[in-house]
Amino acid sequence: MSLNPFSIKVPASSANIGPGFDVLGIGLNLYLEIKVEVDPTKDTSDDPYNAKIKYEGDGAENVPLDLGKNLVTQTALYIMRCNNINKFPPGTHIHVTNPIPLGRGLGSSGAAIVGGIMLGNEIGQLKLSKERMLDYCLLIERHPDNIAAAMLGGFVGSYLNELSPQETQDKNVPLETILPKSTTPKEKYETRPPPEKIGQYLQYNWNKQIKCVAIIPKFEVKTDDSRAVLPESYTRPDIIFNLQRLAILTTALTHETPNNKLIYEAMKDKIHQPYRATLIPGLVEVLNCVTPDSNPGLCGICLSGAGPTILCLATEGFDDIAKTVISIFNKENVECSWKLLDLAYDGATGQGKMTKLSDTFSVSDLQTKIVTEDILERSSSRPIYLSSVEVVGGETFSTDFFKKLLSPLVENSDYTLGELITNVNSSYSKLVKTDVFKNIGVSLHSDYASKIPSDVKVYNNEKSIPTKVIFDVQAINLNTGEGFFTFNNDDNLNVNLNYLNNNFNENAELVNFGVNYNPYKPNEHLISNGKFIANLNNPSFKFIIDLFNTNQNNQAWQQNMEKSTGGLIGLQYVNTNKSFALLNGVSLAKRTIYDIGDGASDDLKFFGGDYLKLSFVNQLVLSNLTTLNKITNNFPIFGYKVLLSNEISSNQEHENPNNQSAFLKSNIGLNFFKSFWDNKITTHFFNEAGLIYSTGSSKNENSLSNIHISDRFYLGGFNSFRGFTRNSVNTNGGSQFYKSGLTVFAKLPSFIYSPHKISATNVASLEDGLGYEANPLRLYATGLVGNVAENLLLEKNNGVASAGVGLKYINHWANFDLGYFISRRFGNDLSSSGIKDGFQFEVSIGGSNSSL
Ligand SMILES: Nc1ncnc2c1ncn2[C@@H]1O[C@H](COP(=O)(O)OP(=O)(O)OP(=O)(O)O)[C@@H](O)[C@H]1O
Ligand SMILES: N[C@@H](CCO)C(=O)O
Repeated sequence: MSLNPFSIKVPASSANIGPGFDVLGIGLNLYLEIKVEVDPTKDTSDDPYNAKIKYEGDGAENVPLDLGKNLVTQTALYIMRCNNINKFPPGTHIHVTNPIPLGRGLGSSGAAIVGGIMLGNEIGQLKLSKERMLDYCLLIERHPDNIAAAMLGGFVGSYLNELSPQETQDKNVPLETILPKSTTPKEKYETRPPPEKIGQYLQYNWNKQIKCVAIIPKFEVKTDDSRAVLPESYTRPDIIFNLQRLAILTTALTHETPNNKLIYEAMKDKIHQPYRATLIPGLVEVLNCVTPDSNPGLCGICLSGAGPTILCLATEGFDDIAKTVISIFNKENVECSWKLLDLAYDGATGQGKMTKLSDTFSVSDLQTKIVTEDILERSSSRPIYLSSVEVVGGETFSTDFFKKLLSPLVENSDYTLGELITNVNSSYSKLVKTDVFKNIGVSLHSDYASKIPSDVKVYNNEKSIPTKVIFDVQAINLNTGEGFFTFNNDDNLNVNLNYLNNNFNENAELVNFGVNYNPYKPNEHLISNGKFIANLNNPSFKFIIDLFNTNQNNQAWQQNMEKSTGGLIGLQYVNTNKSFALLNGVSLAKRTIYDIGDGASDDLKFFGGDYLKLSFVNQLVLSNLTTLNKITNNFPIFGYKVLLSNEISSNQEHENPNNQSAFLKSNIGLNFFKSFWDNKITTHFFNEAGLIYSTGSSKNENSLSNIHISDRFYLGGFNSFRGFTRNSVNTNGGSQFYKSGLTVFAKLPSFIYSPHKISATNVASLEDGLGYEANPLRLYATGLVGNVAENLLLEKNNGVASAGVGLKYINHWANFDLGYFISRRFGNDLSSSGIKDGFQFEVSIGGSNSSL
């Protein structure tokens, strides 16, 4: 997919508005514009970040054009780095046009930062919401007033949330790690995304008769310098003075007929303006002498942001107001220019290939979209008559399915714009959570063709606007099948077949059947499973039925056969971004061990026959992974995955119901991935541990013997502990285990293997999962230690360790892994039983249509 061309527009802003120091801001219709073109024929490879920047407008002589020093690109590189992207695509040309005067109190830095974050968001196709992008902005400009107004537009109030001590620490990392200086060591560059929800923002209404006169003195005051003159603490009367005015001001500016004197008084301040007067000659006289009496039409006057610009809010007499202020500054030998500005109601916007509104939108985004249709006004109390809700592209799903998701939106037709947007938002998020749509767009349209019934409410004497809501949806591939043949030197041949229907009943219910078949010793088995998942009323909650049937021939290593049949019924909660899933359920299984050979262990003989197992199961998955290939999700390169499973079980022998035991089993898996140097090196740290606590059995004193042979933990073999044969670390299994290790993957040096360079034409194949990054070849070195025992603390000297080096090929239709391993037992048991070091390999070939 080509990214070019796209553009971003970010408004100037005025912060504080008198008493709202670091709290209030307004977006102003003077726009920083960033145009981006990605044209690989225009070579940019001599730039370390692959891009060229051109700048025109205010400060053109001084603004650096070095990507690592320019505020816009430094900011873009920060958000890209946090999302594992270190460079712009080859051939990136960035053209910045900036009419916002620098360092004058009109939010030039806020606009540059918001623009940079939106640029990085688009280049990385991160699809972040405006609220999430503001978290990134807040790590750079640490007061929210300018950036919130620039991002969201209009008249905005904000506060910073109280964060946990860890989040506070993460938020306050030194600025030079976020926007590195030339002296910042590379390893100090910040790569962690910021904490979530640092700030809270609210857009107020604004009386549109009130315009902004900005009088701009011809000298700069750096925000840092202007903050340095402020005191550390204030007296109670000064704080109360500001709070009282703040409470009045936000509403006074919305009144239908502005009360000039009230606004003038409410815009006074004792927190910052008096102290900044030392940096701005004439400020005290300007603030005291320009009043609604001296200048009719003036509503209020204050210092804009950190100064030196003066912001006058006025309904008329703009020229006179500007002249009066300028004449006072002239007496101090300060020249000025001035501008008449309106509010920028839309905030920061993107055009061209910018992330589609439909992919990520917030209420404010949607409002922005609505106002583009001029008949639909912005005011959230505007009455709306909802004439219809249409879903385009959802034909394969039933009407009942949509009714459920679009409730309560469709149950009412009499709304205010604010209420309508809240309900549209709720339906949108339900549609997202069903997990069956690739894209969901939503738009509101005036529908004057429809008749408004006479009983529809009228608010503030305003007539309702007939409006229809259109959801534009595109389903994922609803029927997928996959088949893989895997061969390794442990398990021989293994066949995996899977079929999944994601729209059972035309209700976005999922039905999945699969078999795993291995006809070869020592692991002959046929495992079949079927799964059904239904979305409940709120699709964050899923109802799950998961059934299985297995037949295993363990004669070769345990001298027995085993079959089991059972299933689980459960309820799962999945959060919207799928980084958190919690499953609780009840499972019932019948297990039979038969054809037990004479040589089988006593432990195994004890569990001969039929056993019934009843469990309460609980599983928690926390994950946030970035993968090389977004579609097939193969090879995580960054992030973490934590898996915790618990079960409380009882095993009861069928023949002898008195023979039963209960146990509690927990195991946790932790995985961390981190890549360095443009993904040349990826480290994977993994840790697993488990524990079974048994209550004892009526028949056997030995605690391990109370735990059914199939419930125990085992280690060994290709997938669990390389360098050992299957389940060989402790052939009887154990009630405790741990495994811990680190693998370092490295790209092959380019003189051995050098995949073709990404160009504009194959950026597309990279995106669709077929590009060269999707077919990575990696060298790896790994080391792991672990053990399984009845009681690890008592047997702490025992354990196993292995280390290996190898080559891995990772693709969505073929994988191979060839490694050389050296394995040892340590502690009391130095035997070589179960050790299988030397060369090991696994090849897997297959196909799936899941990425279509
Ligand atoms: N478009 C831009 N490109 C590159 N750098 C910029 C851009 N806009 C602002 N800057 C940087 O930000 C600095 C100005 O930031 P500063 O916070 O001091 O003032 P301001 O944002 O204009 O005013 P205020 O924060 O009071 O509204 C400039 O000197 C420049 O270094
Ligand atoms: N609230 C900030 C705005 C300028 O960035 C200040 O007055 O310092």
